[in-house]
Amino acid sequence: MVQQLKTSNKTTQTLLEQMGLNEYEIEQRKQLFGFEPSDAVILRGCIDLIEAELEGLLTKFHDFQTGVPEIVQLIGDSDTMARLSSAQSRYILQLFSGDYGISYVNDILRIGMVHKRIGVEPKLYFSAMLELKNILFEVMRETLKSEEEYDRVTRALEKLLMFDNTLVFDTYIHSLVSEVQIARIRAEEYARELELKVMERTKQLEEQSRTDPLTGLLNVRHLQSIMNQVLKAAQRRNEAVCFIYMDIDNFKPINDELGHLAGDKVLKDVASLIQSCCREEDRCFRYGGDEFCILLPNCDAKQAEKVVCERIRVALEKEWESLEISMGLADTRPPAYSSTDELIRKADAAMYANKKRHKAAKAKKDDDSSDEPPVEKSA
Ligand SMILES: Nc1nc2c(ncn2[C@@H]2O[C@H](COP(=O)(O)OP(=O)(O)OP(=O)(O)O)[C@@H](O)[C@H]2O)c(=O)[nH]1
Repeated sequence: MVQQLKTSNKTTQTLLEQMGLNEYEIEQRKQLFGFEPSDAVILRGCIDLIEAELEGLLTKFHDFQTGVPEIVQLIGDSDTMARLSSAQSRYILQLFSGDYGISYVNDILRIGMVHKRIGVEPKLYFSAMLELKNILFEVMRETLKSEEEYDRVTRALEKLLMFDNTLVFDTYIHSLVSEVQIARIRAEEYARELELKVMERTKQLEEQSRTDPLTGLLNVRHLQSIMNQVLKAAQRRNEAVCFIYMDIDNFKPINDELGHLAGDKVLKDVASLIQSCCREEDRCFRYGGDEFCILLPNCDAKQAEKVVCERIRVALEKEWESLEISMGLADTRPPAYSSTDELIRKADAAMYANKKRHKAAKAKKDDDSSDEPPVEKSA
């Protein structure tokens, strides 16, 4: 984000500022090439001469450029050529302006940036600059009176052109560095987005693996680990834990007579009924098939039977005419806590004993009739 801001702030900065150039740095560069104030005076002294020769100069330069196929390809059309000639005319006059401060440097940087943007490779730019230098030197040779004067002017010009070339070269590098930075920011953003997606998907998968897809209750795969956590917490607090094992009676005939989808609906409804009869801290699981279980922290079997089991029975009776669930309870309490396996085994055994009793009672009551599918009261 901070990097993005930095990039967008570019539009409020001059090229000079972006490249960290100031008056001090500009002077340092001039010194590096031995460009003295006297050189500025020498070049300024040639301005009339250059103005007089400008047209011929530009024609020669134009001939050179239009003779290089790669340059012609880049220039493309007559309007661009006209704009280019006008820019070159300005540049040649600036070379002899005698003022090579901040504003001059900023113009040179812009020239470099424009060339980079339109795709002029450094080799083309610098070959054109070499040609311009040759043309300028030729004009000096033809017009300056003495060899000594020619030497002074061409030496000063050479230094200034070198100064300009390094500035243009820097704009190419600066632009490439910016491109790399932008690519890096994009790559980082992409990586961040990818990371978020992976995190989201991982969370979804974790959630899916925790829950039973049909009923939305907790999955039996997590029963052992959740029971261990709950038992450990109970031991720390000296609390009882109760485990209820439940199995729907005569569920198979529902599937057989009403179809598997109707069976699924009963399982979903039973699951939400069980969940609705529990406290928030109770954990409801689908054990598999038509079997469910509930883990109740801070609760013993007596309380669970009186409150939770009774609530489930009442809700079942309200919802269905003949759907019954066999339940078995087991609890564990201080000081000697049972293991998770023992708790499950005890509740399972109690459930089977109750199922046996249900079946015997039903057989006695309804001796000669076969099991009938339950009818939903609201249906
Ligand atoms: N619709 C549906 N049926 C299932 C699913 N999982 C298991 N079953 C069925 O549930 C039935 C359970 O049958 P049993 O274990 O014999 O249970 P029951 O018919 O309730 O018999 P008792 O428990 O002895 O009263 C089987 O017919 C399974 O095919 C499920 O996800 N959806």
